[in-house]
Amino acid sequence: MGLLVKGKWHTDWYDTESSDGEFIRTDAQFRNWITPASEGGEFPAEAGRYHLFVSLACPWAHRTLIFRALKQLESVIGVTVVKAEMLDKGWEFTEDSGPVEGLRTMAQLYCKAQSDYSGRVTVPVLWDTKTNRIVSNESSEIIRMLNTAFNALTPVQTDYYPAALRAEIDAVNEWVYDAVNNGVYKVGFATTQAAYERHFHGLFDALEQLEQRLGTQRYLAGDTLTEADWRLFTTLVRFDAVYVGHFKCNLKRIEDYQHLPHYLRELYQHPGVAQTVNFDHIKTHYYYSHDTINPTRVVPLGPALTLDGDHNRDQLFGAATSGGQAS
Ligand SMILES: N[C@@H](CCC(=O)N[C@@H](CS)C(=O)NCC(=O)O)C(=O)O
Repeated sequence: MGLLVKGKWHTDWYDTESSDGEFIRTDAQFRNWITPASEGGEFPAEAGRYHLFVSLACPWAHRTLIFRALKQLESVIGVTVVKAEMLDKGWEFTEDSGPVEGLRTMAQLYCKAQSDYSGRVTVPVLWDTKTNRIVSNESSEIIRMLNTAFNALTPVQTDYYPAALRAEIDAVNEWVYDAVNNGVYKVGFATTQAAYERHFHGLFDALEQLEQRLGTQRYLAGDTLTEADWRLFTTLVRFDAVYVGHFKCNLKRIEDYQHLPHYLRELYQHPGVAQTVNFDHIKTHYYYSHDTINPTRVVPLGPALTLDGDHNRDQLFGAATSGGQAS
């Protein structure tokens, strides 16, 4: 774990001393947008031009892989997967660093885009092979681009952020991000009892609300599967395998709820999605990389998961609708 200061790598764990034991996530710095080719713009959607750098362990990067699969953009946007563990050099490549050859670390990729970059070196990164620039390193914005900007290059026109549901999706995203997606990190990276307890209660209150909501409606924004569900999914699918143990989020497992496990199984079994989930990378990354939390680096073998098992969502809610139609 480390960060770049004016293009130089510094080995540093998150500083929680200046924030009373709280983990505070910093904002992503590359925030450009890909637009449909018909609209012009600095980054027009083109086949083969853009490339994703991801970790299969990372829930934020996972969102982008899911959208690439849902929108069948595999032949339009390439992917490079970094090593599971993140140690002193940060994210490292296997022998394959993708379209920018010869790189050993993600920090080198950031420096190639901006030689004096200061900040954390995070995944996912959406890279422009034409200009050697980072289009975006913010997953919530990358999935919006994948949702619509490449529609001329894919047969899948499903819209996971349909205009009619945007207010609802935005509202759900806001509290799910704070209490659940980022919530598990605030619990797991807390270095004081008080900070841990505060976020622990916030997380499990939110899971209870989600449990209630998903007991009366099929998806987070009603009967339509949307972006909000995929954003929640990447945290839920990691929960029993790593957050319960490694991050001490252990009031309940997802498996212990009535509705959440069925909802999770339905999303996991959605065409193309299971192939984006890699528990070897997920468990190895968390248990191996955070040596302040797990200094022995022993990676647990369990738990046995039931993601392929039956779910009752069709029985409860009838046939599913996937996203809205693109306008
Ligand atoms: N806001 C970013 C967050 C990405 C992020 O924090 N990724 C983590 C991996 S799960 C990372 O790369 N951390 C490295 C670090 O903070 O140094 C997004 O959603 O894309």
